[in-house]
Amino acid sequence: MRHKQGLILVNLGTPQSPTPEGVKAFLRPFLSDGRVVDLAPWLWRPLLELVILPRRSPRVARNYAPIWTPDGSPLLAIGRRQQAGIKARLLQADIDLPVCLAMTYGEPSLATAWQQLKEQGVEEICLLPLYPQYSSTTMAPVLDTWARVMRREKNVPALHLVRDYHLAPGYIAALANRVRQHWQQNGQGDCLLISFHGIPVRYAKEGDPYPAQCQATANALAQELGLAAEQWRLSFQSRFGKEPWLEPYTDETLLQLPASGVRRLDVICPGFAADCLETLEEIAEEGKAAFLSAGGAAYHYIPALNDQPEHLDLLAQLASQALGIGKPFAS
Ligand SMILES: C=CC1=C(C)c2cc3[nH]c(cc4nc(cc5[nH]c(cc1n2)c(C)c5CCC(=O)O)C(CCC(=O)O)=C4C)c(C)c3C=C
Ligand SMILES: [Fe+2]
Ligand SMILES: [Fe+2]
Repeated sequence: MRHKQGLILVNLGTPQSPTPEGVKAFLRPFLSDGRVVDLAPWLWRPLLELVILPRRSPRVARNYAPIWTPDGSPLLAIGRRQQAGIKARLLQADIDLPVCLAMTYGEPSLATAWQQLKEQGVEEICLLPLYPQYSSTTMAPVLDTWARVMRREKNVPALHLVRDYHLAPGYIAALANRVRQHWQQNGQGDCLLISFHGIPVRYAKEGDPYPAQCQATANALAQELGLAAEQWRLSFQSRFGKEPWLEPYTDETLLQLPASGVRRLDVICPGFAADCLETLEEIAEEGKAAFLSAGGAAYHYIPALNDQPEHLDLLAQLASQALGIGKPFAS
């Protein structure tokens, strides 16, 4: 007999309010995860509690305030639209699947999502982390958190996991169409900067395949767009702490590009399935100010795939393939 199936979309986590307390409540569990910051707990915990959280939370709260929406943080608001959109697209294909949204850290939690699905009789789950590129700092904690939720469970459901989709044809096509649409509306810049969230270099040396997957996505996107080598760049953003992260750094690249002849720049962040602080504030605002201050003439941030129909089709397709329902979706 076939089990009743359910889908959980998972993203990182986000504050409940753009206040120092809201940011602190989000950052504490996130930055306490040894997958994210792998320093010895005896050293890191006091540093986190006494220095990082008190200093960082008010500053980051000020950054969230201007991008906050009536439905909460952009990551949550867009996540809710993705959840509803995927549910609707699956229904159009005659697939009546319960769809939940959960965060690895904070609310809405994976525990709550599982409780809701369990109450509907679900015994087979697809976890779809909204990270196109695998990283030990993002995708692996989804599994850790899921395993903790399951420790309280007598009847553990079957599990299908979308580990990554960095080269899925529908993903590359959706990114390329997003860029083309942007060019049609705004004109094409001299260069396309393809910026991914960074991780410490050390994690990559210890086996995290994330940088190779970012490179593969960027190559495939540039190829799909027919860009020559000098028409695009790859960089890594959102550095945290003192140790070396993946290079080239986005902030340094933005300051260098005008001197190398790039006057008009387009920027896309393919690693973010939904716009959030790291794209709307760091790239669209801070990045623009940096590029223009270094002599750039025009700067355009190309929004994430968010709840674009093509993106919803892709996510619905990834989930249905993982669950073995496998009906093709138009894209
Ligand atoms: C401390 C180290 C961090 C690692 C490693 C890291 C990896 C990583 N993060 C994302 C996606 C997101 N990160 C977001 C916010 C964010 N990330 C870090 C730190 C690390 N991230 C911090 C401290 C923060 C909070 C903001 C800040 O204090 O600067 C978000 C946005 C959440 C939101 O509410 O908008 C996302 C999404 C990826 C993809 C990744 C590695 C591949
Ligand atoms: Fe991050
Ligand atoms: Fe940041």
